[in-house]
Amino acid sequence: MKELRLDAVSVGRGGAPIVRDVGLTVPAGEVTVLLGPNGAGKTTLLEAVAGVLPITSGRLTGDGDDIAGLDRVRRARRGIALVEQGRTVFAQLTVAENLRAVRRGPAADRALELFPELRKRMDVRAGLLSGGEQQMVVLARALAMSPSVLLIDEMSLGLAPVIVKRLLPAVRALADGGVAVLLVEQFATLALEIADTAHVLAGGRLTHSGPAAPLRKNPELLQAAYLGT
Ligand SMILES: Nc1ncnc2c1ncn2[C@@H]1O[C@H](COP(=O)(O)OP(=O)(O)OP(=O)(O)O)[C@@H](O)[C@H]1O
Repeated sequence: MKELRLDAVSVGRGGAPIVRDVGLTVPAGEVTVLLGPNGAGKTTLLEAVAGVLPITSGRLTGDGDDIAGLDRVRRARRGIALVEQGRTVFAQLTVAENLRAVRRGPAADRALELFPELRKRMDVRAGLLSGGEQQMVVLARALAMSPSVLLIDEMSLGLAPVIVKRLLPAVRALADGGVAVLLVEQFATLALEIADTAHVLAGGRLTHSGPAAPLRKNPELLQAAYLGT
């Protein structure tokens, strides 16, 4: 898939509207960052793209084809991978088993090239790794599926900025390799450093969309978007 596209997408939870009228594109080879305050609806939007939640209106397309009608498994087969919030490693399995649980072969090996430090940890139980290493396993596992669209939900939750600074360049490298990345990230400044395009979601609506560079240089602009002004 070369481009994921949302047109006027709305999503609800339990009948309550959460995300309204969101339009954005996620092109291959780019990092598109989705920023916004807690409770803005970022997770809700990613889950709707991955097929965890249905959209209530709007259009969701991949290279022009409707994907809103596909269930989660079919979307995964179309190349859409979701890295969920909260570092979901199989704690009792070793790093090698965590990766093999998804797929063996060249894609899994390539995933490891991104995080060479994991090679020394292959026989360690994933539950014993540091938070940053666990997040590397989660990312490597998603990559082993060779996704064309990667949706990443707050991978830095609970991690120190120094570790986030190690992980984000790997995300950039993935995009440079041709993946379309949609990144939800609480460390806005760090995320903007690797992003091409930025969207800010506040109160369920997009309050800013544009290239990442101006937001990087102008924190007031970012702040205004967070406040929805
Ligand atoms: N399972 C759920 N059932 C009902 N409402 C929910 C559920 N999960 C989240 N919400 C509500 O949906 C709204 C959006 O939440 P969401 O998690 O999508 O926001 P977010 O921008 O990802 O925030 P955060 O950064 O805190 O994760 C919030 O008001 C939240 O209370």
